[in-house]
Amino acid sequence: MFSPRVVSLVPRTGPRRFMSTASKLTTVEVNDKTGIATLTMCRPPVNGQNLELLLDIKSSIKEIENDSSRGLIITSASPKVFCAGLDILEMHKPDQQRLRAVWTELQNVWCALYGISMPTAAAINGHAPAGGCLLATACEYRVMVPDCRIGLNETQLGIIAPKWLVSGFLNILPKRVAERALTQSRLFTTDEALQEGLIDEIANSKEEAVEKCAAFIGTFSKVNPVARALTKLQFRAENLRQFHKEREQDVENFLSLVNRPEVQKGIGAYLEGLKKKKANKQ
Ligand SMILES: CCCCCCCCCCC/C=C/C(=O)SCCNC(=O)CCNC(=O)[C@H](O)C(C)(C)COP(=O)(O)OP(=O)(O)OC[C@H]1O[C@@H](n2cnc3c(N)ncnc32)[C@H](O)[C@@H]1OP(=O)(O)O
Repeated sequence: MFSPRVVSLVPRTGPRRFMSTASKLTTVEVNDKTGIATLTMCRPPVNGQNLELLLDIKSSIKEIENDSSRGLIITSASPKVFCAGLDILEMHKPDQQRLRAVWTELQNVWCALYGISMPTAAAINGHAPAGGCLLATACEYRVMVPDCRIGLNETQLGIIAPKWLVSGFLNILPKRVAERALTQSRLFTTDEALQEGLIDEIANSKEEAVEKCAAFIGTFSKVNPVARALTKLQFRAENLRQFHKEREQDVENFLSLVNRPEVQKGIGAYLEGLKKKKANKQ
């Protein structure tokens, strides 16, 4: 199911690149000058988080952590979408074992990204609903391109985002704004996201977004890295502790919720809506 990773190191002059995985659902490139690693999600068309993509993201994060990079930037190879969230096909008429694995791996990815000690930033080069927003809000800094949307729209699908999934969102937004956004399934435009503080900057292109993320990470160059890391983790420890306490029950909650007939009906209708949208475009 998940093949062992092939790591190929290219010369240490100029940017160093290692292709993360044999399946190439993510790539990792480390800039030799800055020591910053860029993790790019490459599952066309929309980086739908299926089991394989989630496993790949997790492995890439661990690889970056073990390589002691100076920072991590997450972005997407898709021109219009950062990440469309969970692959809805994984939740529709699901294989139970796979569904369990998908949710467990989403938890693992969040935990790895939210809890990593090095500086992190998201270059959000396209739409970032649901699981896409989860990745972005697990990072410390967000730069987004214009005319896109970001937010947690789970209620639209009849599902409820659990506490750990909302914690990154709550780190950034005032509770009142977060509550309203979640209950309304609000997807913020780039401008609204900046205004509310959900993102930190706007960039005109993916390249500029990556540069701005690198500049943010660069601001820590004169800060003691151990003190920085411990301070970050101190801020995040309570959310992580709560998550670990509840993670097994959370998997059971997810399975029972997704398997409910009315939720299956809702997910089916949502998928139909996405297909109709495509038909209308043609
Ligand atoms: C306390 C209780 C605890 C209970 C526990 C339960 C908790 C559950 C919480 C679940 C948390 C996470 C949930 C999710 O992530 S659900 C996924 C939500 N994602 C979305 O709603 C996004 C849907 N997609 C879009 O809005 C658009 O596609 C998008 C804006 C991303 C891009 O638009 P664009 O116009 O560029 O592209 P298309 O819409 O034409 O899409 C292209 C093709 O991609 C398919 N697609 C899109 N999104 C998904 C997806 N998420 N999964 C699978 N497939 C997707 C789309 O159908 C098109 O396919 P075709 O080309 O084949 O038609």
